[in-house]
Amino acid sequence: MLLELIELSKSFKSSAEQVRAVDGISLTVDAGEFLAIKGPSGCGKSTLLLMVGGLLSPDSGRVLIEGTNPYELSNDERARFRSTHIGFVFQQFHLVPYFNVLDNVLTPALATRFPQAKEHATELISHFGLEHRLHHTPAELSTGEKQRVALARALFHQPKVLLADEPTGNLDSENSEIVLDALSQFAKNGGCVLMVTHDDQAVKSAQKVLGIKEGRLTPSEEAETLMTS
Ligand SMILES: Nc1ncnc2c1ncn2[C@@H]1O[C@H](COP(=O)(O)OP(=O)(O)OP(=O)(O)O)[C@@H](O)[C@H]1O
Repeated sequence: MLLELIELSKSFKSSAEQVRAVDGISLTVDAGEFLAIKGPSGCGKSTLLLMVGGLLSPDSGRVLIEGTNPYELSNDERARFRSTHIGFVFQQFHLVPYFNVLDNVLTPALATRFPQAKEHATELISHFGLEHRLHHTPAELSTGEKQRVALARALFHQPKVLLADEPTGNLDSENSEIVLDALSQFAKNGGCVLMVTHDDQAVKSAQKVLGIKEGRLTPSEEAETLMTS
């Protein structure tokens, strides 16, 4: 089991009320699986993914990534664990604006000693067809190119777990297809992908689709209804 979530919950307190953003979610994703969770805005998708990625501590429940609970590690260990075991792809790319493409893809190497990091990063960049953009900054790239840089960075440490939050949200259909193909290929190569989205097209690439509503998973029949509503 590459990824296991057990009764994960998180609430936020605003001045007026307490919002239960994620409410007791349990699921597993195995090697070779691409799972999509689909739901409307505000239903808890990003909160869930941040907790899975070791970036937001849950109020209760457990996250196990290859058997390790990142929240049982020290801050430094958790940062290193995230960098080496989990790849992230976000809607907004989160590239470092003043780094060029090569240096952006190399950022995961900052926390670790990776032999021949530059050669490895260059290979990944070429894999995504961006060898002619090595020394460009993000501002000089198209949105599709930015997401391909983010993918290359996510794959730098050859993680087994790839987390994607609305990865096609800013992309046209051609670039969406490139990104979704890369996620599918990652699962085919033995990794696991957990993607959250509200995009009907994007979920078609996944092997399994669940719904999420008010912080709770809904069974797949309901997910079908959610998708067409
Ligand atoms: N830091 C926070 N402080 C207070 N409330 C928050 C915080 N983060 C999320 N929430 C609330 O938790 C709920 C779930 O938010 P979340 O961002 O996880 O939803 P989402 O499904 O990812 O939405 P979207 O698709 O619009 O990004 C929402 O009601 C949101 O307002």
